[in-house]
Parts: sequence; C-alpha cells; structure tokens
Amino acid sequence: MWLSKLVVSNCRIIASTELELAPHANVIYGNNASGKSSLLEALAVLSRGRSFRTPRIAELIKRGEEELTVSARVEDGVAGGSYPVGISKRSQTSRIRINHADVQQQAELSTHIPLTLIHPGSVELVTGSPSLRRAFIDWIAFYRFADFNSAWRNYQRILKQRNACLRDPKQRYAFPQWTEQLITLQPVLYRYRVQALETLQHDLQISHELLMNLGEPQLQLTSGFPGSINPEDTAQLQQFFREKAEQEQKQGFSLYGAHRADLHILLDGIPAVRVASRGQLKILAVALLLAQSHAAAETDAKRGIIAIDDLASELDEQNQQALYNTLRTTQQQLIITGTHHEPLRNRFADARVFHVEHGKASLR
Ligand SMILES: Nc1ncnc2c1ncn2[C@@H]1O[C@H](COP(=O)(O)OP(=O)(O)OP(=O)(O)O)[C@@H](O)[C@H]1O
Repeated sequence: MWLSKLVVSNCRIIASTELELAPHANVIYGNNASGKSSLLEALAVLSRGRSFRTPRIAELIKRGEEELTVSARVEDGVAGGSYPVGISKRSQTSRIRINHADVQQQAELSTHIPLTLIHPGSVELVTGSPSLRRAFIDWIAFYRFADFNSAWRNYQRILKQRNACLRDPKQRYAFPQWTEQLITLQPVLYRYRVQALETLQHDLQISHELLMNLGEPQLQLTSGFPGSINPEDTAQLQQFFREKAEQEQKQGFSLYGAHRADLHILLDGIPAVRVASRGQLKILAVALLLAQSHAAAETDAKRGIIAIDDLASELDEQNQQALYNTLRTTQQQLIITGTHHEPLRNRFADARVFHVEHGKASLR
C-alpha cells in the first residue's frame, strides 16, 4: 500500500492543503513552524487515530475550528487500483470512512495505512517504558497476522473485568472465571509476538549499515511472567495464578500476563540503554523502526510508508549517510521532512519535493 494523495484540513497551522505524493521518495521542506510536523501528525491521525506529539486531539485541531479532517487515496499494491480513506476528528468523536463506507474501529483504517514514524522522540523506543516496546512488537503482529487484533482486544476486555474483580470484593465471585479466560489467551499472544520478533530479527538486516559500528542488538522477548514460567503451559499458569491470587488482590490489579511483556534490547549482553551513547541509542531506535516497517510487509506489494520528521539534524554525517543509504534501498514509500531541500534532494535525486509555508504545501 502507498498513498498517492494526502488532504489535510484544520490540523494545527494547516487550514487546508493537498499533496499528490510520489510512490517512493517525497521530501517536504520549509522553515521552522511552517507546518511540516503538522502534516506528519495528520498522517499519524489517519493511520493510528492519534498524533505522536500529544494524546489530546483538541490540541491538534486548528485554533478556532471544531474538527480536523485527513483523507488519502490508498494505492493497493496487491489487488491493484486505489480507493479513498478518511478520518474526521472532534475532541470527543471520530468519523472514519473507507471506500465511501463508514467504519467503527480505528483498527480497520489502520490496516490500510501501515505507517512507521521516525521522529526525534523515537529514541524512547529504547529508553522509554515497556509499553512502547510492546506496542512496537504488537504493531508487526497486527499487520502480519489477521487474528492478532481480535485476540488482543479480547485480552484487554478480559483484563478489565478481572481488574474490576480484584478491586471490588463484591465482584470477587467472578474472579476464577476471568482468570481462566486470561490464561487461555497467554499462549496465543505469546506465539504471535514470538513470530513477530522472528520476522523483525530477519528484517534487521535492512539496517546493517546503520548498525555497523554498534553490532547487532540482541532482542529478548519477556512474556509478562517470571522467567521460570512457560507462558504456553496452561497448567503451570493456573498453578502460578493460584499462588499469586492473594498478592494480586492486595494490589488490586493484574500483575502478570501479556500486558506486562517487554522486549529487552541488549548490546553485547548488556541493556543498550546502559552502554550506548545518546546518538547510538537513536541509531538503534531508527534501525529497529526501519526493520519494523519491513517486518510488517509480508511481500513488496504490501509495502508500507515510512515518515521521518527532521531526524537527520540530530545525527552526525556518517550516520546520516548510513540512514540515507538504507532509505534508498527500501521499497517503502518515504515521506521525509527537513528545513532545507538541497541536502535531501541531493540524497534522493528522484524525490518529489514539496515546499511548506504557513501550513500550505506546494510542489516545487
Ligand atoms: N491547534 C493549533 N492551531 C493553530 N496553530 C497551531 C496549533 N498547534 C500548534 N500550532 C502552530 O503550528 C505551527 C506549526 O508547527 P509545526 O510543528 O508543524 O512546524 P514545523 O514546520 O514542523 O517546524 P520545525 O521545523 O520548527 O519543527 C507552530 O507555529 C505552532 O505554534
């Protein structure tokens, strides 16, 4: 999938703008505060329902307006042809359309726009909380395995009910039933994640030039249980949860399970965050995100979109070179922002170049 057109209205500084995108490289340049990041935020809203800079939609809606809208034309590399998609957001409500029909779930729209975003905050993938790494590995599982999303949504629902039982003694009678259901999904989610990780490890080769001076990271998936517990052994899980029931009731929420999984990122056996420099951590995060984008696409026809928000400015010359060499070899659609167009144009000779000024993009 790739986007041949992106139309944005009322997103931060952008009143209304339209871009006819190229299938491969697209460069968007403009002065500070011209609206480059706002465009990528709009793209993030389309793909994920939210921005990478704020969880609050109200902050994204142009001041004085009530609704932001992002629409696009998706080119289908598998079936051929193209179709429109769109999302409108008010602070409390959303409206999502795919090929002229209303849909209820953001996930339905997300499947059409496999967007990997690389921005200055991406380093948190390595330095931040486990939830970011869970989301990272689950993103691959989401695109790779058709049933992952329903299993994960089901898990969230069961977890919520189980937590309610743990908090409220009056609901405790239903605790065993919800525990049993939670156990049933542990092996399912764990297996999806293991497979997603295997694909990711394979696709890390795309980032070999970026990782040249760092070495290949070791990626270790934890299941959300102590290492001695096998998340695929239901009998062992039942015993484990029996032993931990008192502790969980005291805490008032579920302490173990797929919602507590993590992906440990190591260099020479030591957590990367403890040994790598700030710049190296960024490189590592970028290498993982590029691999993630490839891992989600089973075939070239299913290729995704990589959007990069002004990252080069934080990398030294050698790493910038490695990043651009890597991007040039990828089949994914690229949307790259920067403050100057010459350096980007030199690196992507065939790129379509857009200039952004006061929230309006125009072809150069
Ligand atoms: N809700 C909003 N309504 C209107 N304008 C907004 C809103 N939120 C932020 N802005 C403004 O939008 C402008 C564009 O910001 P944006 O981050 O997109 O710029 P940029 O081109 O990426 O800049 P830089 O190169 O500095 O990163 C900023 O001046 C910001 O103050």
